[in-house]
This record gives sequence, C-alpha cells and structure tokens, in this order.
Amino acid sequence: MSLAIAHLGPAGTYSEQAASFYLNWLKTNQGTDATLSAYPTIVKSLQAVTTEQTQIAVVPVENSIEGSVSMTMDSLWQLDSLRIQQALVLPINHVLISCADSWDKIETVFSHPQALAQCQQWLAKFLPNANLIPSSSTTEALERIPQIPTTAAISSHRAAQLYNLPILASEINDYPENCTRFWVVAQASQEQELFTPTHTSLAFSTPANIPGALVKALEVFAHLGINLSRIESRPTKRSLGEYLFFLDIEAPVNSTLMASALAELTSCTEVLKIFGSYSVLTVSK
Ligand SMILES: O=C(O)C(=O)Cc1ccccc1
Repeated sequence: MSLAIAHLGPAGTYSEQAASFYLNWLKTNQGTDATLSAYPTIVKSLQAVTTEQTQIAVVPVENSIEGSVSMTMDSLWQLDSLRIQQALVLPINHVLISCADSWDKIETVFSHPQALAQCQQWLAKFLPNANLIPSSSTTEALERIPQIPTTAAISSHRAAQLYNLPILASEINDYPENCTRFWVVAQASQEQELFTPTHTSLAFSTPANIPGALVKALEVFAHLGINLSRIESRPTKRSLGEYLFFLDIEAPVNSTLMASALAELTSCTEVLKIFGSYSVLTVSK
C-alpha cells in the first residue's frame, strides 16, 4: 500500500524536507512506498489526515530559537483523532534568495514568520530598511521573486536550487545551531509503533483558576521522578487569562511510572488529552 504524507507547501519547504526524510526512512526500513502532498497551511495538512485525504502529516512543532508553533499546538488540541507517531529534529540553515544584483537594492523580504524571526538580527544589520512581509511558508513567495528584483525571500539552499534562483547570502540565521522539531502525525486508529517510544506529549486544562492548580499537576511528575522536556501554555480561547498546558514528557506512555502519573493527573485536571508516545529521530546536517 502507498501512503500519502501531507506537509506545508509549496514544494521546497522545511516541512517538505522533514516529510521527505520520513518517506525515505519508511522505504528503507519498512519497504513502504509513500508520496508527498503539499497543503497551503499547517492546519490544512493536519486536516488532510482527519478527512483521510492522506494517512500522515509532518508538521513543525518547535524551533530552537523561536519556540512553539502555535498552529500545531492548537490544532492537535482541537482535532481529537490525531496521534503523534514520531518526532524528527532537522537542522535549519536559511539563505537569502533574490534576483537583485546587490543587497542595497532589496526593499522587501518575504518568509514564514518563524524564518523572519530566526534571522531578525541579520536582517536588522544588513537590510535595516527592508519591509519584512510574512508569508504562509518559506517558499510561498519564490515564484514571484524573479518578476521583481527588489524582492527577496528567506528560504533553504534546497529551495533555491529547486526554483533555480540565486542565493545572495548564506547561513543567515542568527544562531548557527538552529533546529526545528517536527511531528509525524496519523489518525489514532492507524497508529504504528516504529521505534520503542521514549517521549509522551499531552495537554490539559485545570479544573479552576485557583492558586496551586498548575503546581499540583506538575508535582505528579516531580514526585515520580519523571523529567519534562517542555512546558508551554496556550489560551483556552474561552476567556482571557484561562490557559491550556502542553507538556512533553521523557517517558513512554505504556511505562508503569507513566500509568501512575496519568492516573494522578486525571484527578487534578479538567480535560486531559494524550497526543501520543513516540521516539525522536535527529537528522544530521
Ligand atoms: O515554511 C517552511 O518552510 C516550513 O516548513 C515552516 C518552517 C519555517 C521556518 C523554520 C522551520 C519550519
């Protein structure tokens, strides 16, 4: 059977690179054939899985410089049927793509908000007067770059090759060790255990906005000696000042310790959703 993998498009995004790494991994390790399918937003690529247009989506979740991708967190909370099957960590090296003959001719720079943020110091130093325009992905503006030589885009080396466009500057991210974590997501009913899971991700709301409500939930993990690798809050969207808490936990969901933790957590949370248990594959440069 051939699998379809949804990712943020158009062709050449970092999400496509992560999806393509996973496609090759599936072929080599499982003999499974897969195809890639580009979607205009992260939310649409996740919805492609819930509506069964594709079996898998690969979505960015967290960047080492800019932090969480809120669209991914919010969608996982809303789309109940999705489960994380695998995490992938990819190095991210941005380049400046433009048909201008020198930097001083550039008036506008397009890119995904995460990429603009990851290069903000470089942009402030070398293109202080440029207008920075957010686009839906790092490759969305690339088709238009050749028509207007005063425009540029921040994208990957691979995207420049794919669209046959010149690179005016390389390695422009402010921190050289820039990495992004992606999640491979499938329908809960289609979940496959590829590796022994090492991490669990979940989110919860607290029963009341009272002192100690969050501490009580976090103490469950402290008492059992379970390490957390991320904690993030997002608005519930019900009323201002009410939050959901997202945790990444360094323990598999089926361990005895986690079974105790989840039983205790259920009693001190309002809604508790488990997004999945998975291992982390780090892709080298
Ligand atoms: O726009 C892309 O290429 C994406 O896949 C989102 C993104 C943007 C910046 C860093 C990592 C992922």
